Amino acid sequence: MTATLIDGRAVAERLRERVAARTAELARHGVIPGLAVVLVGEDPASQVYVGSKTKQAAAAGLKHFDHRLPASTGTSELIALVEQLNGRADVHGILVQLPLPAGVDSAAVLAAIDPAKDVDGFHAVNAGRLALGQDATVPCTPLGCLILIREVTRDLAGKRAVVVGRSNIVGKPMAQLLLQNDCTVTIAHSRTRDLPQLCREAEILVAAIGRPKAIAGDWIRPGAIVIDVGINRTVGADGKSKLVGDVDFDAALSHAGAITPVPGGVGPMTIACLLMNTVNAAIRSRAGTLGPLIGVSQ
Ligand SMILES: Nc1nc(=O)c2c([nH]1)NC[C@@H]1CN(c3ccc(C(=O)N[C@@H](CCC(=O)O)C(=O)O)cc3)C=[N+]21
Repeated sequence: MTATLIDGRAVAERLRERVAARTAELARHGVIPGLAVVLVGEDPASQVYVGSKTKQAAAAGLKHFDHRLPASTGTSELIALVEQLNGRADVHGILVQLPLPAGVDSAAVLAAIDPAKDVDGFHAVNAGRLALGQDATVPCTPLGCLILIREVTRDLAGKRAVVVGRSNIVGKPMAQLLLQNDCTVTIAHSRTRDLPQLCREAEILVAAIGRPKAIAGDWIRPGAIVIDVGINRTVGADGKSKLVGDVDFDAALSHAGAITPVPGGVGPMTIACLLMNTVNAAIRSRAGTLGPLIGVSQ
C-alpha cells in the first residue's frame, strides 16, 4: 500500500482563489484588505518567507506594507511601530515575522498587536478565544493543517489524533482545532514516554517537532493521515541543501493512508491562511456590513 499524497500547493492555490474573489467583492465596497509585514534583521529563511507572503498578497489583490528593519532594532521601537500600524485604517492585519533578534522581548511585541489585527493568531486574546470555542483568529499553520486533513476526510468525530510538539504557534492551537472537531487529542512532546507506541495509536498524526525525520515509518499506524509541519534544511547526499520534514517521508509512504510532502504540503497552506485571516480581519472591521467571512469548510 502506498499513501495518497496531500497536495498542499494545489489546495493552497484554490484557497488563494477564494481569497482573491472575496477581495474583489470587498473592493467593490471600497475596502482593500491590507497586510503589514514587519521583518527585523537579515535571516535568509525569513526573507524568503516574507517575500512569498508579500508576493502572494499582491497576487490576491491585497495591499501590503513592508517594514524591514535592521537587526539592531529594539523592543520599544518595535512596539512603537506596531502601535502606529494598530492605528492605521488601511492596515487590517499585522504580522511580525518570528524569530525576532535575541535581545528583543518578542512576547511584549506580540502583545502590543491589536487582537483584531493579529492575523497570526498569536495574541493571548485570540489563543484564549480559540480555547474557549469563541470566534477567534486561528494561527495560520494549524489552520492550514486542518484544511488539509479535511481534504482527506470530513469524518473527524471520535478519531484519535496525536500532535507531536507543544508550541504556542503550532502544537497547542492544532490540538484545540482537532478537539473542536471532536477528535480525541493527545499532545506529545520531548518528555513523552514511549512516543513510538503513542504515535502508532494515531489515526491523525501531526508532526511539529522541528527535527528532521524524527518520526520513523514504523511509528505510523496503517492508513493514518500524516501531516508533517517540519521544514528542516539539511544537506542531501549530493551536497545540495534540501528541505525535509519531521517525518521520514519515504519510509512513511508504505504505512500512511495519506501524507503531506515537504516542501509542497503545510508550507504553502500557511501563507494562504495568512491571506484568508487578513481578508477576514478586513470583513470583521466593518462589523456586519461586508457579508460572511471566508470559512474553512467551503
Ligand atoms: N509571525 C510569523 N508567522 C509565521 O507564519 C511564520 C513566522 N513568523 N516565522 C517563520 C514561520 C515559517 N513559515 C513558513 C511559511 C511558508 C513556508 C513555505 O511556503 N514553504 C514552502 C517551501 C519554501 C522553501 O522552499 O524554502 C513549502 O513548504 O513548500 C514555510 C514556512 C511561516 N512562519
